Amino acid sequence: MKSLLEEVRRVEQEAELLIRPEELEAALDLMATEISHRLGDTTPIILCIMTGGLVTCGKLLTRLHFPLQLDYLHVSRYRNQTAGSDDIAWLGKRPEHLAGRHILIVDDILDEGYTMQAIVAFCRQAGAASVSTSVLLDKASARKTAITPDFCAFTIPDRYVFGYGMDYKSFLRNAAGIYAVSR
Ligand SMILES: O=P(O)(O)OC[C@H]1O[C@H](OP(=O)(O)OP(=O)(O)O)[C@H](O)[C@@H]1O
Ligand SMILES: Nc1nc2[nH]cnc2c(=O)[nH]1
Repeated sequence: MKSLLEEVRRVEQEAELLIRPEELEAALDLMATEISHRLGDTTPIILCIMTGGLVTCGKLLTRLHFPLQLDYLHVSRYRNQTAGSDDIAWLGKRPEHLAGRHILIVDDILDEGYTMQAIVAFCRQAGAASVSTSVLLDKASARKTAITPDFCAFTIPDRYVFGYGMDYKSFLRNAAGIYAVSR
């Protein structure tokens, strides 16, 4: 643990700030307006993807002023590492009562796309009336699947990022901006 903490401190010190907190807040305002226009009369279920989606989803929720319900799904493909594994671990309970409902999936980042692809498939199999996807960050140049987000705040370069819910080896989720790990 001691050497991991030393590594985390070094990564934090050497990281490059990509997006400032006030830019994130402004972008969430815009994203919330767009979501409200498109989904505001559908009484959607907002599906927060834990753990990384926690901050984005929480900050988005308080900007949505229409009837909605909140649920969550806990999946992990990176398992607190900086590269994804071949399989997605489904942790905890899976949401029920999705049949016939409009679903908005909210996550922090769309990278290679395998995680979102699997969650969209799960919602469709559960009989959702529609499935929309919303991410704070789109690492479009790293994509290995055909998925594109319906709502997205920023497109970022192919760098490993942390902050605003996103981790570096399970730490630094509490950083207020978006930081890229130094190369
Ligand atoms: O597009 P992909 O390459 O599949 O990666 C995107 C996923 O990776 C992260 O989750 P992670 O597995 O790290 O779990 P976490 O949310 O607990 O950090 C992130 O929160 C997305 O859900
Ligand atoms: N923390 C973090 N998780 C990810 N999951 C997929 N890409 C990333 C990334 O750049 N940072």
